[in-house]
Amino acid sequence: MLIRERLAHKRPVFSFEFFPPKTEKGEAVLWRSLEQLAPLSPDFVSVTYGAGGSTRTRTLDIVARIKRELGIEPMAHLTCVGATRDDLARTLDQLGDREICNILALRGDPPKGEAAFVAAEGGLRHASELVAFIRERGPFCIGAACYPETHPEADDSATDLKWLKHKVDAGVDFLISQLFFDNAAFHDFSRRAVEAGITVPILAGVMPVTNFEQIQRFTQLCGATIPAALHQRLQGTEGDPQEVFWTGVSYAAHQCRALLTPPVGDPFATPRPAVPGIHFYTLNKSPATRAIFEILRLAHVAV
Ligand SMILES: NC(=O)C1=CN([C@@H]2O[C@H](COP(=O)(O)OP(=O)(O)OC[C@H]3O[C@@H](n4cnc5c(N)ncnc54)[C@H](O)[C@@H]3O)[C@@H](O)[C@H]2O)C=CC1
Ligand SMILES: Nc1nc(=O)c2c([nH]1)NC[C@@H]1CN(c3ccc(C(=O)N[C@@H](CCC(=O)O)C(=O)O)cc3)CN21
Repeated sequence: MLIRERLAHKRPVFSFEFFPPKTEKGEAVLWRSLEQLAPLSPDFVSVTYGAGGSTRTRTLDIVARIKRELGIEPMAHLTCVGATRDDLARTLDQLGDREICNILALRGDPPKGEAAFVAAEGGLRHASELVAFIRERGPFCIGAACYPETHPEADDSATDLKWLKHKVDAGVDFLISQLFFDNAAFHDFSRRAVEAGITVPILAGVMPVTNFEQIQRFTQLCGATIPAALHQRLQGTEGDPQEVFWTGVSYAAHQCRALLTPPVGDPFATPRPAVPGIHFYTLNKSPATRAIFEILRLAHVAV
């Protein structure tokens, strides 16, 4: 199933993101989480593509096994990091051989310890180049990333949006947003994207906070803001993991409910449509995402 076709017939879509584990224990955790999340019938699940050579074939193996054994539609992430055009062409052949037809095309983060992204010799510089490269090589459905609060390397939000339009025009079928905690930032970005002529669906990227220190580190890196109200609540948990978990879950559930059911009937409110879908960054764990689905179902939000 091509994700763009699912988006044409069913909205909202729901998807879960996983990463290839580095240890055998991590491997067991991933498959247990996948089994526990499968009953929520996600429209697709995605697997990230690590910077290290070893996790690359793992992405391929994991997506193939998800398709074969769980019958869930997978999406493989693919990045330009450390890869020549020949490497990328080979990976695309391998994906084609395994009948994996959905790809998230990314430039990729600089390897750990390096500040800036440097294109590999004979490789690609921007995600837009990867999108065009994939388009030439097969009937893939292509997703790409976007940044409601602007990519940290971009000079300003207008420049970032200009390059996003350029990337979408290279052949992107849908976008997945960087994680965010402020729905207003996402709605504002979606509106600006439409005004810039971007018409593909933009899925909202949501990550339930389960560890305060970790999320502070990551949001600093990726440029997402933690709203004062959430920050205060998390500070109040004083490192109690159960309290952090329920704070993160309630916040994300509330965020999803608002994204899926925009208020109606207020003639003064800026109109904003319901999001076309939500992509959950699971970090290979299942309890938070399962709890959010339970809450949304109890609140009669269609998931
Ligand atoms: N592994 C994952 O699941 C995800 C990873 N990311 C990471 O976020 C980072 C960015 O990746 P992408 O968004 O795919 O990269 P991108 O190439 O679309 O954009 C990266 C930066 O370059 C600028 N840019 C884009 N095209 C340009 C052009 N033609 N000329 C000049 N500047 C241009 C953008 O404004 C942005 O600041 C990476 O570090 C990526 O790995 C983001 C989301 C998900
Ligand atoms: N720039 C960027 N790179 C990414 O790889 C990426 C994004 N953005 N945004 C969307 C998702 C979110 N991703 C994330 C988000 C958080 C952690 C994180 O906090 N990792 C923990 C370790 C997690 C674990 O092993 O349990 C850490 O402490 O860094 C990692 C990847 C991966 N994706």
